[in-house]
Amino acid sequence: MSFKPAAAPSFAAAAQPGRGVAWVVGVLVAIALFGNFYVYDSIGPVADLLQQQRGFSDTQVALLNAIYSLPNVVLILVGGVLVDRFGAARMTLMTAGICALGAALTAFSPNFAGMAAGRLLYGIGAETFNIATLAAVADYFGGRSLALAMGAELAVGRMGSYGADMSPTWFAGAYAQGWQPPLVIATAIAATSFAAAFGYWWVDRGPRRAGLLPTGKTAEKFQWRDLLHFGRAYWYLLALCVLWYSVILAFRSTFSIKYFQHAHGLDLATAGEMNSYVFLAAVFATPAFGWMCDRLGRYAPFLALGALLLPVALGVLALTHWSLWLSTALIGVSFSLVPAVMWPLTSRLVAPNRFGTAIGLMWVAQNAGISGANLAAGWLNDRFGAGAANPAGYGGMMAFFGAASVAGCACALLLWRTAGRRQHELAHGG
Ligand SMILES: C[C@H](NC(=O)[C@@H](N)CCCCN)C(=O)O
Repeated sequence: MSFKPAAAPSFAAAAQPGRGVAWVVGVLVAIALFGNFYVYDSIGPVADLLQQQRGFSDTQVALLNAIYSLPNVVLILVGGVLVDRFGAARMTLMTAGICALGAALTAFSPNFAGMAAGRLLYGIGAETFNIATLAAVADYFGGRSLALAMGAELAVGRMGSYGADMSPTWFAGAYAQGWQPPLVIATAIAATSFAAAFGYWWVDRGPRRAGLLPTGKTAEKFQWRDLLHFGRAYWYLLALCVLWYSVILAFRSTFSIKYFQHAHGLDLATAGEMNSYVFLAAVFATPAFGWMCDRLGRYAPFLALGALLLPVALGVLALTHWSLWLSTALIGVSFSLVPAVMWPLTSRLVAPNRFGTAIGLMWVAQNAGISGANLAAGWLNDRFGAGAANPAGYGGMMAFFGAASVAGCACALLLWRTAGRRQHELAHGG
């Protein structure tokens, strides 16, 4: 199993946009990502308010995040192909616009159906947006510290997630007025993301016209049989991606704040802060881990370590009364390490003109997993009557997340055994 297909056109060897332009694009894409991640994580902090003020069940709260993922089970593959076909900049701009509209619909809808439609629209834009931004970084930083650059971009995105969790503290006045003002703030932040995407599209026109970036002409037509050419390591990576992200996003972005409030007795602001430290750790640790992987040329062992820390953290959280700081630190390292390794590794596994498609396929499965995990967790909580009066009712959800994260860890170990030995990683360009 090669970490870089022999036939892959080596983009690193070709002429590249200058460093200055790369940095400008990097900053604009980072701002756009910040806004996008903030909006994604804006539901968790209002979950309790939505239940108190609008009578939403846990299943309905779960649906607001699950519905983000549901359309992408099909659409993201198309999104990946569109990124390869029309270029990262155009797709970033278009999808950032769709996200802003979705955020506005969520905030201003008078009923659950309207809010769900808003989250659906946001999801339709956001996942293709995420692929386009990864492709943007690969376009401008491919061949020069790619893992570090991707880690840094993700770090700024995580600041958006951190901001969303801290919003009950930062915007206490808005939260005091109810569930809606916090979502209006999220809409304003989505508009900023759109403005940054516009700036990136504007700057990108020069290098793209100069032929320094992949064009739609080099994108190969999607063929189902191509999927058979991905090696076994890619499939282990895909399975890990599904299981790990399903747990981390359904837990951290939907239920953890509520869980901390009800099962660990924290108030909303403290629960949001506790959750936010995972994202804060990721802000610094993701680029640091990316840098480390670039330097050491090792990927799979770090991926396995990151995957292992998730079930350990969930076990500590659900089965012990140890400080919440410990589980938060463990999840923080996992949340930094796994993405820091996973996406650069994917870009090494496939040719540049197939990158969007390869990620699209991973995210098809990932989105099915995330929406399934959200709905399963919401259903388990409703089924066992989880809430402030019955914290033990969260046991089913925690057992479910624990089992899925153990399965993810097994995939990471299989990936390590299959293609992650030192000789494999060094032999293919480390
Ligand atoms: C880069 C990666 N993003 C994803 O995996 C997306 N499919 C889902 C992101 C949803 C939250 N922004 C990541 O965030 O690590």
